[in-house]
Amino acid sequence: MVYFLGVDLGTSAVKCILVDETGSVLDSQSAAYPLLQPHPGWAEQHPEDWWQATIQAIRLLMEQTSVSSSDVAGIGFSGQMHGSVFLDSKQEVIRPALLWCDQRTAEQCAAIEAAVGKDELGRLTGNRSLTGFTAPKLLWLRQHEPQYYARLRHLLLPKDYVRLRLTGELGMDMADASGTLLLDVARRRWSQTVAERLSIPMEWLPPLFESGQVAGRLQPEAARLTGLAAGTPVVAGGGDQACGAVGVGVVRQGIASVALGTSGVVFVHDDAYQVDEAYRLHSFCHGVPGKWHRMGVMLAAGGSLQWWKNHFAHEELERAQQEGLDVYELLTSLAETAPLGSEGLLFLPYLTGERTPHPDPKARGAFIGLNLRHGKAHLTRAVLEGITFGLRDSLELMKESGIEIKELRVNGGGAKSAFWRQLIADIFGIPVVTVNSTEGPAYGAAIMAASGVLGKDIIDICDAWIKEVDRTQPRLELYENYEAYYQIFRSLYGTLQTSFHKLSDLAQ
Ligand SMILES: Nc1ncnc2c1ncn2[C@@H]1O[C@H](COP(=O)(O)OP(=O)(O)O)[C@@H](O)[C@H]1O
Ligand SMILES: O=C(CO)[C@@H](O)[C@H](O)COP(=O)(O)O
Repeated sequence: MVYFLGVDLGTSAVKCILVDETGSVLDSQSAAYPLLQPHPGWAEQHPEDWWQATIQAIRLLMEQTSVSSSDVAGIGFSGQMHGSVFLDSKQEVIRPALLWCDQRTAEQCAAIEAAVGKDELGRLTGNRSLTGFTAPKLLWLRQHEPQYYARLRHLLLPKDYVRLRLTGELGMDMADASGTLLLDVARRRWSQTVAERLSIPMEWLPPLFESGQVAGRLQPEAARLTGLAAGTPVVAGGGDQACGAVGVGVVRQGIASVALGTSGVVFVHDDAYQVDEAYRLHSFCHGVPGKWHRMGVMLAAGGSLQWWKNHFAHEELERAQQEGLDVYELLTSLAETAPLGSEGLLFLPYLTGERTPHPDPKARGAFIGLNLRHGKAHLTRAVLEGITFGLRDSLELMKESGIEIKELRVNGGGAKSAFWRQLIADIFGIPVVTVNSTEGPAYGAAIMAASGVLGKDIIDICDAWIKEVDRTQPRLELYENYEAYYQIFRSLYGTLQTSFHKLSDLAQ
């Protein structure tokens, strides 16, 4: 039996899994690292922390499973997208990476649209200039830290840095590269025009690969540190959204995935390159070679629930600790005790600004409609409903683009909750399917490794490994009841936008 290692470099932790050649997961291990927030709206991490955590998690996984290193046939990577790893001529890290949820680059986004032209940028890259994307981070470095910019020679995304440490090779996959704003997404190659207009040297950009292509082999030192075998092939892998979608089998049109991680994403596969009118949805290369996808990204989905847990769930946190329970399960059970619509209460989940459908770093969160009857259960339910309404905004954009969705597959931490899966089915009016693979992006990364090493099509591996295990049907009456709440939710951002901006400026 041979095994494939899937590594998902998330925002809060790295998760590593070992999968056998029939698709069964042997074990998983994870290791966490801190998120640095040196100023309001900034989000950074030390690439060295990712490296140390990855070594630790792989080592532990190899020890716990007792799998022989020579039986690990390949390694695949998934990773948080858009983060900027700035390397000098010796491939050493210049400063901490700016992450996907960092909001400091509004000025640079405007500068990019002015330099390239908004329509031209959309035509060349398939996307708008958004604060989370990578190119604006480069411009920020040039403007604010010229001493570091002068040393810059290589640009990588988070997982590509860890792959570099393992293999000594620079590289990036098309799916993740799509989020840099430097890729010609339609043609799957770097956009020389965009790079030239932004004065970014093309030689700073790494070689591009399809997700299942072998991008390097494990070096002896990395093998010693991880407990793996030198020479093990490492495939390029993908951004975590493409890997998460592959991991639940979203490799054909008609099926969408909803990712409930720190961010929240509604994702559809496209057989051909497609863009939404005004680029309101992201158009990216998929992890399936020669295919694309569109997605809407909410910045604080699970992140909003995590905020609620950290600040307002002291009793649940204490109980979870004492009784060995999952604090999120306690919170979702509490939410279930409140009625639909949280008795007239809505939550806006724009805690770190927003991307889809409101690309606005100054958007803010809110509870609207509070009255004296509302208690913790109502507020907790409103948080979950508000996140789900926000995700429905992306679904509506997809419907407007003529995309037909018959089934949703949920992944990410929030997918564990049966209550949340039912909420999605009821608010979206579409069946939610759970599949046997619950490991999300790490599983997609393992599929990509198997594809590269065994020379098999990613779609064929998905068909062989991924099976439906549960189907949550939407309840029509509840869908109709939620509709009235959703229409009010939809109107609130526009009503509050000016106040959000003023409050955000006051808090700088
Ligand atoms: N049992 C659960 N019920 C509901 N939500 C959960 C549960 N477990 C985790 N979550 C949500 O999932 C989020 C973490 O998801 P994960 O996919 O691990 O995130 P990331 O990859 O961004 O680090 C948490 O912030 C929380 O909101
Ligand atoms: O910015 C995006 C996608 O465009 C995020 O999806 C990040 O890739 C990180 O997501 P998590 O998995 O940590 O929620």
